[in-house]
Amino acid sequence: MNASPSTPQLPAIEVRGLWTVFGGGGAPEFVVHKDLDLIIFQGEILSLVGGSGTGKTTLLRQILGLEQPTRGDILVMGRPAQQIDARMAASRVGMLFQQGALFSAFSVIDNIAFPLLELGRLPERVVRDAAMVKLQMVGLKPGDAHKMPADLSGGMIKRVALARSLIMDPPMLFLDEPTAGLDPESADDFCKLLSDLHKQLGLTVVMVTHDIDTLLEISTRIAVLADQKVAVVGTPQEVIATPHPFIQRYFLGNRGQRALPILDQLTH
Ligand SMILES: Nc1ncnc2c1ncn2[C@@H]1O[C@H](COP(=O)(O)OP(=O)(O)OP(=O)(O)O)[C@@H](O)[C@H]1O
Repeated sequence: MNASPSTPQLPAIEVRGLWTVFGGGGAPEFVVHKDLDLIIFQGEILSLVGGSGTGKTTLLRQILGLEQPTRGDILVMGRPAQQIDARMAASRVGMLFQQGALFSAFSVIDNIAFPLLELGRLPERVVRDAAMVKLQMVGLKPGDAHKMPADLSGGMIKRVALARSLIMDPPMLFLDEPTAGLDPESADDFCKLLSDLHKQLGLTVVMVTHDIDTLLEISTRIAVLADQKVAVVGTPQEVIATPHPFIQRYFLGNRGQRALPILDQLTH
């Protein structure tokens, strides 16, 4: 489950001295991140957790270059995040957002092919073949290719969105609440798929999730945002053993009870 100790620890993303302050100009200032540091290594599945409003989504958007921090540095594969334009970001980072809706008027295969077709660098036939490979990679069948989004289950929609985010073969995948809205069984299946793809493709995965089962099962490390910074970062075992009040409430409170068997496996 976790990266072996011999895995070389090369940074994929470095966040140093990050400050995010909203408001100002008359409105009261609101500090979301205060001198936050975080290193995400190549090939890991790092999950960001924290209470509502602790700045998880904002941090993800800053790493993607979609928002500018107030102060601090963010390097993505050694380059400042601000220098990565949208097109380059798409080829470097696959993104699966919670509202990663499909185009309802496009078939499954057209949805998957869309980012690569839009780029206009490859003939349509080649793009469609690539989309078929991705379709099967996420566990869908060739017969699903011409279905329309309205005919798909929630789990299938997530798989199509995932295939679309992988169409450019990005080395990194960002997921915001990937299992939101799925029933427990579909969430487990999706989790297993993510874990398999991570191994198979050697992806660096950064994920925001409130789903404790997902967190514990597939994260190589968990970073806990609290007190305006990364309060704790470590393997799931290390994090749950930390006596931080948020961690104790989060993992060992009611919501964590369902995950107790997984906690048990991790600690014994
Ligand atoms: N552009 C903005 N202007 C002002 N405030 C903002 C802006 N973007 C985010 N915020 C505020 O910053 C805080 C952090 O937001 P963010 O969405 O990153 O939190 P989060 O940890 O992802 O929360 P949740 O778990 O509820 O999704 C929130 O209080 C939010 O209202």
